[in-house]
Amino acid sequence: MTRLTESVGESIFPIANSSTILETHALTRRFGKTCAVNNLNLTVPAGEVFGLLGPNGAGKSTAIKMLTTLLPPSAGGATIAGLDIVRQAARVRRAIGYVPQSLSADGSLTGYENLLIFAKLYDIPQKKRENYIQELLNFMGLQDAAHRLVQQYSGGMIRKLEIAQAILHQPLVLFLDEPTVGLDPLARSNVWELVERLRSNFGTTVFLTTHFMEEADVLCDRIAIMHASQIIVTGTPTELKASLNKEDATLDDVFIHYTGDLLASGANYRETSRIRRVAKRLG
Ligand SMILES: Nc1ncnc2c1ncn2[C@@H]1O[C@H](COP(=O)(O)OP(=O)(O)OP(=O)(O)O)[C@@H](O)[C@H]1O
Repeated sequence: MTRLTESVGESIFPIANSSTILETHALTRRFGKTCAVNNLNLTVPAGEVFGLLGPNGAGKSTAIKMLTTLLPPSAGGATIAGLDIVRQAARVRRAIGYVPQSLSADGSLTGYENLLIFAKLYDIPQKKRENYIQELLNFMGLQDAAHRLVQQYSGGMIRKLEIAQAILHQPLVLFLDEPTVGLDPLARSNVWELVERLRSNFGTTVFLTTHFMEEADVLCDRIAIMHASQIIVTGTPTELKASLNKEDATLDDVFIHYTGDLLASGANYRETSRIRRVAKRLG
């Protein structure tokens, strides 16, 4: 694999260089007659926080599942760190971290035990495991809760643990699917601060989806708005707001402008039920 990282003092994290780290070429996924992602063309430079926004059912999760090698494309393709997501899927998985919407931490284990399992899964040498885990627990502010069962954690703590699990192997790109859904405002701003620190301290590229426009505005260097399986517009939050030619335009205005009537384009029963389940377990 092309080496895009270098050590930062004693840190376990990589620093990525400024070249393109993620690229999609007409990436497409169909489910029967439904085209969930249609002809997606994206370029993400290393170190960027990139936000994929869109109403329920727009195709964001399907795009992330393809990029994380969990779902094969129907057509087109993508590379991450120069690696093909289909032909070099195993190597792509070593280069990325993924925090799905659904629960990825085991409530019947402690935070430490969850991290230990991931350290073993990622083949982190036994000698290094303890250091890596302790460093991450400190970075996340979870050191005092390390030996408590995760079922006693708050939603915000679970999210932090899930992010810790996903970055234990020092990924170049971290995928976060709706990282703050179901969290209260304080926990949400803790996650925002964490993403900022990941980027600014370690240069981790972050690819996230969110429904929260404020979150996208605060966190993302660039945003793509997706609607009905296609990218409608891409730009920095400032560029997108300026594109409306409206004084004091917000990202909410931008979202409504490009995706139309939110109520009409909202989730169907299955999607609404899934989102509420996620919100409930983190809430
Ligand atoms: N496994 C599947 N089988 C059939 N259709 C699917 C499947 N997964 C997703 N879809 C459909 O593909 C479209 C895009 O779904 P997707 O979950 O990617 O959207 P999303 O933008 O992530 O929505 P949300 O914000 O609700 O997570 C929807 O019409 C959805 O019903």
